[in-house]
Formats: sequence, C-alpha cells, structure tokens
Amino acid sequence: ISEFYSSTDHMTQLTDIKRDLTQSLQFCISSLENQMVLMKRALQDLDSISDDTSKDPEKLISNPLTAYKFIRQLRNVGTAIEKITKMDIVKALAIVRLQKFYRLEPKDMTGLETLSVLNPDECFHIAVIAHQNQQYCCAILWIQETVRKLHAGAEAVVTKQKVLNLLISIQFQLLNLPTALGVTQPLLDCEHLNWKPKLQSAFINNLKENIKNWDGMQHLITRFDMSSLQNPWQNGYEDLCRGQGIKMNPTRQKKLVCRYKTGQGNPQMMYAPAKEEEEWDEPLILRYHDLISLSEIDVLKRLSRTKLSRAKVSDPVTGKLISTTLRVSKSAWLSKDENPVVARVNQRIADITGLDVDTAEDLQVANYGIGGHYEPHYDSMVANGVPFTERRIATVLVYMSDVEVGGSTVFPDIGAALQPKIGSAVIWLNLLKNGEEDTRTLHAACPVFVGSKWVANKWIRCRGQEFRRRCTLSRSE
Ligand SMILES: O=C(O)CCC(=O)C(=O)O
Ligand SMILES: [Fe+2]
Repeated sequence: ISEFYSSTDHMTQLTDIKRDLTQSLQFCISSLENQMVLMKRALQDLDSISDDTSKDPEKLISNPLTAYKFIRQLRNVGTAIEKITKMDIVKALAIVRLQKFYRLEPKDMTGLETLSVLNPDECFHIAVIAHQNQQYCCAILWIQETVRKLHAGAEAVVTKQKVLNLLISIQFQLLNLPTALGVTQPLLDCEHLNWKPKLQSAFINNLKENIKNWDGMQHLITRFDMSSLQNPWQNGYEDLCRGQGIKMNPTRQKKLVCRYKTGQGNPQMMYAPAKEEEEWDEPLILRYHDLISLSEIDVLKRLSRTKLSRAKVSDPVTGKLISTTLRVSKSAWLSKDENPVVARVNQRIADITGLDVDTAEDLQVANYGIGGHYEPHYDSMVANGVPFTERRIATVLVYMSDVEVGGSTVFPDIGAALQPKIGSAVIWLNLLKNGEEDTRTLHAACPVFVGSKWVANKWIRCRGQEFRRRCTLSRSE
C-alpha cells in the first residue's frame, strides 16, 4: 500500500482495482446465491429419495437410470462438485452405450422401473452428453423423450429454446436437409458484409418461428430405426450379448455332459468332487459349479474393495498399461499371502485344472458397474511378445455375482455366450498344443445392464506346466 501513496498515477490504479474487486465480489455473491438455490433444491431432491435409498441401496445403484438420477442429485449438493460432475457424465455415457448396445429407446429404459423415470432436465442432460460424444442418434432419442415429457406437463428448468437449439445443431450435423434448410433459408437473404449479427438474428428468428409452432415440432423430430445404430465390425459380439446368434445346434448340444470330477488320485477331489459341466465343445469350455462359497466371495470382495482401481489394458504399440473405454471396470490384485481364503481359492483352481498355479499371476478381482464391459480380446499375451513361458496357457474366470441383465462373457468367433452364475467358474485354454494362440478364444464381457458384476480372474502361465500339459509340434495333438 505504501508504494501506491508515492504517486497519483498509482492512486488512480487503486480505484481501478476497487472497481474490479467490487465486480468480482458481486459476481461471486450472485454465483454463490445461485449455488445456494441449487443446493437447497438438491437437498429437497435428496430428502425425497432418501427413503428408497436406505431401504435398498443395492437396488438403487443397480439400475442405470436410478443410479444416474441419484448421482445427478448428489452432484448438486456442492461438495466435491468436480469429481461428482465427472461421475454423472460417465453415467450418462454408460446409458448411451447401453442404449446403442442393446438397441433400446429411452422409453424402453425408463419402463424398466417405475421409480426410475427421469425428469425432462435429466433426459436433456443425457441428450447433451450424447451429442458431445457424437452419438447423434441417441441424442435425438433423448430429445424426443424430453419433448414427450415437457408436453406431458412435467416441470423443468430446460427451455424449449434450448431443446430446439440442440435439435437444430444435430440436424445440421446429421445433414438432415429438410430441417436444416428450414433454418438456413433466412441466411440466404443476408447481403451485408456485417454478416455475423445477421446470421445470429436469422437463426434466432427461425428459432422463434419454431417455438411458435412448438406443437407442430413433435412431428419434425424424426423417428430413428434402431438397427442403424449397429456398429458393423462389432457384429456378433453385440448380438451374442443380446442372446442372439449362439452357434450351437441341438445335435452338438446333446453331447455336452455334466459329471462329478474326482481328480486323478487327488485326495482333496475325492472327498469333495467338483461339479463339472461342459459349456462348449470346440474349444472345450468347462464350468465348475459352487467352486467358491458365498462367505469366501464376501472375503474376496472385502479384500479388494479398498484396492479397486480403474482396470487397464496394455497398449499394443508401447506395451504400457493404459485405461481405455475398451475396458470399463475396476480391478484389484490379491496375493495368496494376504488372506487364507485367497490361498484356498488358488489351491482349488490347482486341484480342478491339474495345473501348477505357483507360477500363475495373482488373483485379479474385477467389478463392473452399469455399462461396464470389456471389448473382444485374447488373454494369451501372445501378441504382446512375452516369452513363451510367461504366456497365459489357461484362463479361470470365477463369477462372484449373478447379473440381473447383461454382463455375459461371449466368444464372438465360436458364437458362445456364458451367463454369470454366482460361485461358479469357467475355464478354457488360450493356447493350442504347439503354443500358438487359439484364435477361437477371442472373448468379451458384455455391458452390465442391470446389476453389479463381480468376477475373479486367474491366469495360469506356461511355466510349470511342462510335464502337466506337454507341448507338441502340431496344433492339436
Ligand atoms: O468379465 C468377464 O466376463 C470376462 C473378463 C475378461 O475377459 C478379462 O478380464 O480378461
Ligand atoms: Fe479376458
């Protein structure tokens, strides 16, 4: 301050500073007041859902729409705004992914549960997120839903202008000429050099026209054929997730059997035979029922909860672990020294496979939320260029939950789909007898639609199996 006294010029600067400070304070106060209003409203919203939440929290978060709504409401409370804002975008994106995947319209989704009906603002928010992610068809479907709700008289903050604005920009991006031209026509009349305000006013006039004809607008909002949402190179994978395209004829199916497996002289297996079921013949995929108990599952979940972090995949170019939308789940590694239950599960896997698990990777527990998935991939690590001994000869996938809807493990190449069943484990070999990758083992985890999916992976390596599963020079024998 003493520095400012030394010249009048600096004093005038002080008045500028005073003005700036006043303006910023006013701005802060008004935005805080706005936030207060939002927070009070959110509090009311939270109060109105608290009964359902405390009654059955799992149920609330296991439905894509109620989970999304819940997170939206939490976001408004104001604490950790940034973190929670990201979460509700992630949830909105998950809804868009599910919708594309299972070819659903918003009304099919909102019909899932009467509780979960979204308000027009929430529908519009999903439309905005879909638009930002270039999912134009989904965005239009959510605009339709917003319009439907506004027409039904639902209360909303979103204005008709906003909805139309978004619709028009999507129509442009989709090159939907009839609608797009309706907006651009007035622009052709602009002759003056000063084009920007003209352009804006033409746009706004057109918007006003549209708003006048709001009731007629519904017909302008075209209906979309959901089959156009299909992504051609994911064909088969998506079908299998929807329960279509399973390639198993009755003659083959009849040959699949169940048996009690007593092991080759393994005393553990003689006392407690494993319930083995053939899920698939070529290549062989086996399922072991009741491989782990509910209480063991509880322990594994508890051990991983504190450690769960976003699952990564290895970058095919650099080999580094990266997080991508190809794999959306959280995972944690559990070592056998951590808890006797981990060691016990490892031992049971050794017993049923007859393979050496001392050389295997730690147990990897994974949890998929709604929309969580893993796109088609191989587990073998052959493509990652790891030495032969480190390749994953076998995968043991333990299901630690049932999944209400979605979440199957599918094999697009062979047309197989495996349903998660709590306590059971499925097993397949990723390598042929000569050590090459068995390309039929390409597999994926379908997006979870309703529920939460828990699995544990045990990847068994080649090292240690030299005398248990001998190599050959040919592919099969
Ligand atoms: O969760 C599933 O169904 C499959 C998971 C999987 O393939 C993996 O983690 O490598
Ligand atoms: Fe896998």
